[in-house]
Amino acid sequence: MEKVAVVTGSAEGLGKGIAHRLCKDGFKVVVHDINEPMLNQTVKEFKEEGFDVHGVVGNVAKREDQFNVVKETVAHFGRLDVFINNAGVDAITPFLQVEEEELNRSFQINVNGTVFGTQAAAEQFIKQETKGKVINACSIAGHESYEMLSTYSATKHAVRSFTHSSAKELAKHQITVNAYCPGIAKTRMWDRIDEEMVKHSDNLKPGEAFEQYSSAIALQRYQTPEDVANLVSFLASDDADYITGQTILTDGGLVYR
Ligand SMILES: NC(=O)c1ccc[n+]([C@@H]2O[C@H](COP(=O)([O-])OP(=O)(O)OC[C@H]3O[C@@H](n4cnc5c(N)ncnc54)[C@H](O)[C@@H]3O)[C@@H](O)[C@H]2O)c1
Ligand SMILES: CC(=O)[C@H](C)O
Repeated sequence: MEKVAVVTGSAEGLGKGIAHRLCKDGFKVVVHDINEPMLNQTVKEFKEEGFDVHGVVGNVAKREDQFNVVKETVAHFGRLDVFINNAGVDAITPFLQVEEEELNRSFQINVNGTVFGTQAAAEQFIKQETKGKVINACSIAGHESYEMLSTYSATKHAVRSFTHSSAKELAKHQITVNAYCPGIAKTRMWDRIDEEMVKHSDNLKPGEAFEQYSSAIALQRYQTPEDVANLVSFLASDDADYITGQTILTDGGLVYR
């Protein structure tokens, strides 16, 4: 029986890399995103490669959208086995200038979205009476707190905490909850982080913030979506059945915990 996975925020970036890898691993995959044109393009590309995918538009910050993506998944593929709370947004602001709007948007997407996604997936796993896996996007910023990234780091610390507590509560249903914690990956998220860090600095030129952060990586290269997908592929597999409540760093040697 082919397993079914949902990857939120998978029209581009790390989510797209994860969705692609799960397709190669033999999953039927729901590709999900708030950006409909980009989602349609990604679904088209995956179908051209012969993968069994279905696109669902949604905003993870809305509880009803998160329950809807599970409903549509079951309507289309008949079941759900793995739910990946990947969608997330950055926020780059000096701490003294952080405003209510940034806090609300970041927490609504990164934290509320993860909570709603986990609730929706767990409800379906319990209804199916099957084991299930929830896998969350955390970050090095869920283990370490960075300057200019105070709001973002706080959201990722919250994701780490919810990974622990939901894992404890859901274990009796044979549902595992884990998280991947990437380091510095060159997606559009880091293009924006670099751009904003340069704006707020007197001496950084475009590309230099990314270079500075990347230069601290022990393995001496920045991360690719494939690096992240390698860990997620394992966490989504039966080989990870006995692992729960873990927030695993994949950062090339940057944060040591
Ligand atoms: N890029 C990195 O270096 C890095 C490092 C650590 C953790 N992460 C985390 O990995 C995840 C993916 O990051 P990325 O670099 O691919 O980001 P990205 O910005 O490149 O891509 C994010 C995707 O999520 C979608 N999205 C944004 N808000 C959404 C919403 N409300 N509902 C549904 N979809 C939404 C976007 O349209 C986009 O397709 C995020 O949670 C991020 O915090 C990234
Ligand atoms: C974007 C992210 O989570 C780290 C700081 O690279």
